[in-house]
Amino acid sequence: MVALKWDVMCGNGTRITTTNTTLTKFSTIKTTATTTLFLPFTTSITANHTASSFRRFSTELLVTKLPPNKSKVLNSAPKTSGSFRIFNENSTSDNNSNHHKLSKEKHNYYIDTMTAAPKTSGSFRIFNENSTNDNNSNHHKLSKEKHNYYIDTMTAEDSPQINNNHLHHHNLSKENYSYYIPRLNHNHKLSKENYSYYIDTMIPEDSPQLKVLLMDKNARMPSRGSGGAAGYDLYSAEDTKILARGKALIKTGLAIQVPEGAYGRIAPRSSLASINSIDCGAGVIDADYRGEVKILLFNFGDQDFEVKTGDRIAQLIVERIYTPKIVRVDELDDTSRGSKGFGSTGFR
Ligand SMILES: O=c1ccn([C@H]2C[C@H](O)[C@@H](COP(=O)(O)OP(=O)(O)OP(=O)(O)O)O2)c(=O)[nH]1
Repeated sequence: MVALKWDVMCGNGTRITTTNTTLTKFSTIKTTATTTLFLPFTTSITANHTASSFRRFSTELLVTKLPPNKSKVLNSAPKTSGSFRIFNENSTSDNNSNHHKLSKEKHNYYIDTMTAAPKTSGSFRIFNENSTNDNNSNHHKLSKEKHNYYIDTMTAEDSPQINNNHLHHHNLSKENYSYYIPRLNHNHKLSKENYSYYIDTMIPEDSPQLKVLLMDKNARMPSRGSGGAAGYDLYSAEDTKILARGKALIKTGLAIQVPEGAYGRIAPRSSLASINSIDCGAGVIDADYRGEVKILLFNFGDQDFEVKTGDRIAQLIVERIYTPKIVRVDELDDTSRGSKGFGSTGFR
């Protein structure tokens, strides 16, 4: 809970206040007419209570969202500009939730930087160094270090972390969750077959589907090697050989249908690439393609490379895509990078 000072007017006209504490379940608070209530952002206080009824309370009871006309924030948090969205007293939207999760320090810093560019919420426009708009001046005066810090403040405190391997299991159905949890500690002891089943349970029930049609007796279902693996390994449906410095188009015996808004990308397996100099070419599987998926492999090595039926030869990554309408324009939005690239930010 973020502890910030708020003066709150209840729907019944009572001004509710607390002592200098963060609300916790069953806290005792002073309820004079002049004290200050600590509330999380975007929450408000329930109406129709007299001040004395707040002597003992639970946060669940007290801190509830109200329609805008039922409560009024008299004074917003310090250092805010009136136009800044999160302090819009009429807003019941959760759009600002990212901001609400910032630490107090980051919050203040963030607010300061926003003074120069209200309502931009991190669009590239505020970084436009070529702009003559004064809104950008504060930002441009930041040192490089502060600039980086500023950029970081735009990421919510609780945004997903790169090493969070267990995100998925929170989305599991109760049944699958029960299956998943007991196996957390001993999944290494599972047979390969059970391990695959275990990995599958980590995919939420309602996740989009990758439909797979086995067209050949040698075809095998794509499989993932671990719960966090991005790619589904693809298996060869034939014995073949890729000559040194040559290439081959290899059968998988599969046809697939990726979810709407996605395409399939065939990517190399790092082991084959690094050990055997086997790389993948082509690799775009269109959402409307219903033919057999084939894998184009290049052998950049000096040795012929044998492929056996059932070998994992590449991986399929299902990627979301945009298919935007193409619009011809005379100019593009400015950015601070502009046309700089190819190492313009240096190498260290
Ligand atoms: O590595 C690959 C690349 C493509 N395909 C299949 C799926 C894809 O949807 C289709 C067409 O591929 P792409 O559009 O890349 O090829 P193209 O040369 O543009 O052919 P087309 O004119 O048929 O679209 O071929 C594969 O099986 N493996």
